[in-house]
Amino acid sequence: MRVYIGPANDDEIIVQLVDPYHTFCSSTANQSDYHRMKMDTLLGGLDHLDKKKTVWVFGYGSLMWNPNFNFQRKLTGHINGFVRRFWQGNTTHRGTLEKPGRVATLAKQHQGCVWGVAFQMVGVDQIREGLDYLYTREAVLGGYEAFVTKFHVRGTNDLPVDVLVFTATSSSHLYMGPADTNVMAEQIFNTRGQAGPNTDYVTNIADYIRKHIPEDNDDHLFSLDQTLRYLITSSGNSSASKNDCKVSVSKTEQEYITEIVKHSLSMSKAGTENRKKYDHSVPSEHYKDINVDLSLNAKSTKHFSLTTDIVTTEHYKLQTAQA
Ligand SMILES: N[C@@H](CCC(=O)N[C@@H](CS)C(=O)NCC(=O)O)C(=O)O
Repeated sequence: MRVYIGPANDDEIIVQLVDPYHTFCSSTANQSDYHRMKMDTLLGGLDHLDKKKTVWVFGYGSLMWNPNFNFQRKLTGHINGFVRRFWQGNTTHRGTLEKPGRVATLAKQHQGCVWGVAFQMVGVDQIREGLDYLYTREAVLGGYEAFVTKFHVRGTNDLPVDVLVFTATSSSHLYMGPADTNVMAEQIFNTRGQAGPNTDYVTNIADYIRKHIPEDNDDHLFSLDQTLRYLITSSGNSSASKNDCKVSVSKTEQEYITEIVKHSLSMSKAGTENRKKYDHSVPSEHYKDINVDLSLNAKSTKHFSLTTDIVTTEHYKLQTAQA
């Protein structure tokens, strides 16, 4: 096991865990021993550092809205070469052994980009406390691994910062891998863990990104979020998540939209791609107008987006019988 602590570059520590995870785990030692050893070695390597040193940690999932460790400051920005994917299983915070949840991890992708938040810990005490917490939360409980990459701060041309990132690959015993959005949404909608519904986990990330990082157009995240909000609305199960749909479509609008969808379905008998823009004002005590943008395709899934005068635009995915 070797931990490389690079030269004190601009008062930052360049900490690289160079031990290849998979070679260690192929041995008889179990994973928590491995993580403890990694963390001890990493922290042990920090002892000689003076108080000025800092370590940056990048959050792209729950760390963004729930870091739960002490830090000096935080910056918004992105890392390159990856994409955010809900492919890591979870049996503690957001799932159980019987019904694992899905949480965010990173998948390598050429020219990929993941937006998030970098948290700066300063001084050996804050670093030790923070990394000890993160290794338990992320590595031991979450099955994540740490690596170092470059973080590009939003709105500056400064040199990128070296950040510690926690991610999970197929080498994790909790890894669930890719699945159709509807399949993932059903899995997520139907499980909860010690930290609450798995649905909240996804909608909290989507809400955070919409509010704080509008540059991030993560289709994987937002299509999952939209499908989950549709499940919440259509099941009327407000207990599934404390973040029920921000836009509750009243009966009037629901009937109205149903009429539009029926009309559109009748028009899509040819089954060809048929995009219709319906601009209608629907007087309602809640909304001044509703724009329903229907894109119909032969795959029997109908999308329509509901834009109201309220902040968010909600997209609904309507599964219908073969038109
Ligand atoms: N490493 C990712 C994901 C971290 C994450 O979401 N971890 C989960 C699973 S262990 C967690 O801590 N969840 C807390 C919660 O669900 O409230 C990040 O940088 O944000």
